[in-house]
Amino acid sequence: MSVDLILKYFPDLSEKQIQQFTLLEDLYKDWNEKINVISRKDLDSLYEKHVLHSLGIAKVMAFSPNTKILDIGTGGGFPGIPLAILFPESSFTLVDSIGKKITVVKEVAESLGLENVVAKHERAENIKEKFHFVVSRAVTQMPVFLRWLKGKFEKEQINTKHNGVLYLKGGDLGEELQGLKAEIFQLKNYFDEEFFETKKVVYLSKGHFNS
Ligand SMILES: C[S@@+](CC[C@H](N)C(=O)[O-])C[C@H]1O[C@@H](n2cnc3c(N)ncnc32)[C@H](O)[C@@H]1O
Repeated sequence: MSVDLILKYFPDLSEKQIQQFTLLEDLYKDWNEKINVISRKDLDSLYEKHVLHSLGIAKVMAFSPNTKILDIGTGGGFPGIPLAILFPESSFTLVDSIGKKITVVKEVAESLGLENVVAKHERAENIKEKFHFVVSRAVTQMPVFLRWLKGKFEKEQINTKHNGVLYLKGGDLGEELQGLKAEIFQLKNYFDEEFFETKKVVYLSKGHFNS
């Protein structure tokens, strides 16, 4: 599997973006040998399970220029790095509480020449800046996650959707989202691969969780 998979669903990429997406494979292979950020099994399907999955958020929301986005618990840079390649005019802050993961994110962003990425070794709870959107994948249960977001949103809306959270989730969401007005987007509606059969993007506008 290769960058062709990304082009299948995002055919309008610039040469620069194609080059950046192409570079990801070697960069993550190299870094993963030094610091394990992606399971060995998943590394073989990097473009499907990490890159395209991250870009599922882009199918739900095309960020306007100057949108500020926070990726909480980014690990090795997902979903933040693929989104930063796709939206070079938006700015991305990628945070993780584990320093060595942020080392990888910084190195990958620098190797790609991504000028719209800031990576911080910090717990989400301690981030003081404000953002239009918060993105995330596989970090914690939604009620805990939402508690971390207090005071983190900009007031002004510059996108087609109200500022809020776009969270990549799999499986059954019933209990976790009880009492919340979430909009759920099925990734199988955008991507044919079996991996996406149960995968979703959960959108919650900030007004719905009192932030
Ligand atoms: C399962 S990994 C997911 C990594 C990445 N989002 C992905 O999908 O590949 C969860 C990550 O969340 C980070 N994390 C957990 N609690 C956090 C917190 N309070 N603030 C920042 N990062 C946190 C962990 O260090 C870990 O790297």
